[in-house]
Amino acid sequence: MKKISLMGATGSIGMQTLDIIREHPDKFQLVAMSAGRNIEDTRKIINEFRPKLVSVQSEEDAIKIKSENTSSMIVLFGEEGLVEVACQHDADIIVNAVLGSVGLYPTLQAIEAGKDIAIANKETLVIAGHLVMKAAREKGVSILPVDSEHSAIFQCLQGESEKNIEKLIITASGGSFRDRTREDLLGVTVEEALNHPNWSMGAKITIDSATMMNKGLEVLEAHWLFDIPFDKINVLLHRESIIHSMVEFHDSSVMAQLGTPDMRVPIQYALTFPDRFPRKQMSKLNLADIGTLHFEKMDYERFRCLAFAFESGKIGGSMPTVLNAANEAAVDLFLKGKITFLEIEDIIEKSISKHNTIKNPSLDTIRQLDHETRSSIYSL
Ligand SMILES: NC(=O)C1=CN([C@@H]2O[C@H](COP(=O)(O)OP(=O)(O)OC[C@H]3O[C@@H](n4cnc5c(N)ncnc54)[C@H](OP(=O)(O)O)[C@@H]3O)[C@@H](O)[C@H]2O)C=CC1
Ligand SMILES: CC(=O)[C@@H](O)[C@H](O)COP(=O)(O)O
Ligand SMILES: [Mn+2]
Repeated sequence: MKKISLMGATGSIGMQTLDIIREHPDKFQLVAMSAGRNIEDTRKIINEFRPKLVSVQSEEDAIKIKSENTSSMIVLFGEEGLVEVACQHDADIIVNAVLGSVGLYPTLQAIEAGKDIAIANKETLVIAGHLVMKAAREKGVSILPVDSEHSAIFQCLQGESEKNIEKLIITASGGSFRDRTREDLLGVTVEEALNHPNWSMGAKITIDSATMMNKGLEVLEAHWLFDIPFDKINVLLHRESIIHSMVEFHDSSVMAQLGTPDMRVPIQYALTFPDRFPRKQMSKLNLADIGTLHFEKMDYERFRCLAFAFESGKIGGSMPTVLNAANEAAVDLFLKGKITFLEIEDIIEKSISKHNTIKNPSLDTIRQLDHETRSSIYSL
């Protein structure tokens, strides 16, 4: 029985992780969970899975949840609560499915506590990949990718030596606006942007996918997870999201991982690695039905956020922290109807162009810069 501590249980990845636990009750147990503000779903998860430890975002919600449950269930809140979930002493593995840079500190604490981590929370690797991977190496902790592209690369690399990699080829669906020109983007609505062609995901990542920042964040995520320089990471437009990513080796052989677009596959793989469990409710890939797969060269002028991410990654140091914080704030403002879709790019461009990079930033520096960048955008 593998004991799981799940950060971000009420989100898209969190709920699909619960599907996996539900499907294999003899293999997995939920021992701890965190949520943000979705208290209704938190109650449902508690009733079904009976975790020993629950953390929510606010003290007020923690008091409510505590009053409704047995005294043996521990209920915490805020960052301290997240850290407790991340370090739950009973847990064999932590699933980090929280959204955004809030995931960084608990991740570092989990590593310090010697916990293996299945990581969906890509923003943590983007802003502090150097700290996370160094700490994981020193502690002998595994960082298992959940993001579909990184799971694909990880699967392609099994039995292979990283020294033989020629390049990584990360596939991108193109997002909700892939068939629109930049002029067509002028009046797009939040609702249109949230209409991803292939995947059902949380709101923020769906907008990131439409701006192509999601792919930019994934380039940085791949750089840290697989220790690969940016000039060996390529992005390829692939409309169907059937090939989840590829690895080209020096001998020109290319390995790919394929499957229907369903995040439960990479989530389960991270939980069972190096084993694989059968899936009962899975729609199988039928290539004869699909017939044709499409590929296109990436256009970096059309998708400027991807260019910003590559530039920030190559500059390194504190630049990716600013890129990410600006993106998180701008996407939030877009989702709230306060800025237009194209203003997301403008805000990010301004933030990174005025930032003076700090080399090898510490955790404190990263947290401070994250806070300052957001504050300056919200106060505009
Ligand atoms: N969805 C997907 O298919 C994929 C997602 N990812 C990555 O996984 C991560 C999660 O994405 P997704 O599941 O879509 O996001 P969601 O928005 O659906 O879920 C986010 C989760 O984080 C919680 N949360 C948000 N802010 C806070 C906070 N300040 N403190 C504590 N908890 C918080 C939310 O709580 P609540 O809802 O209760 O407020 C929710 O449980 C992201 O980094 C994303 O890029 C990667 C690949 C695919
Ligand atoms: C499911 C997943 O991993 C997402 O990150 C997905 O990749 C988004 O799709 P695109 O960014 O390719 O549109
Ligand atoms: Mn992805």
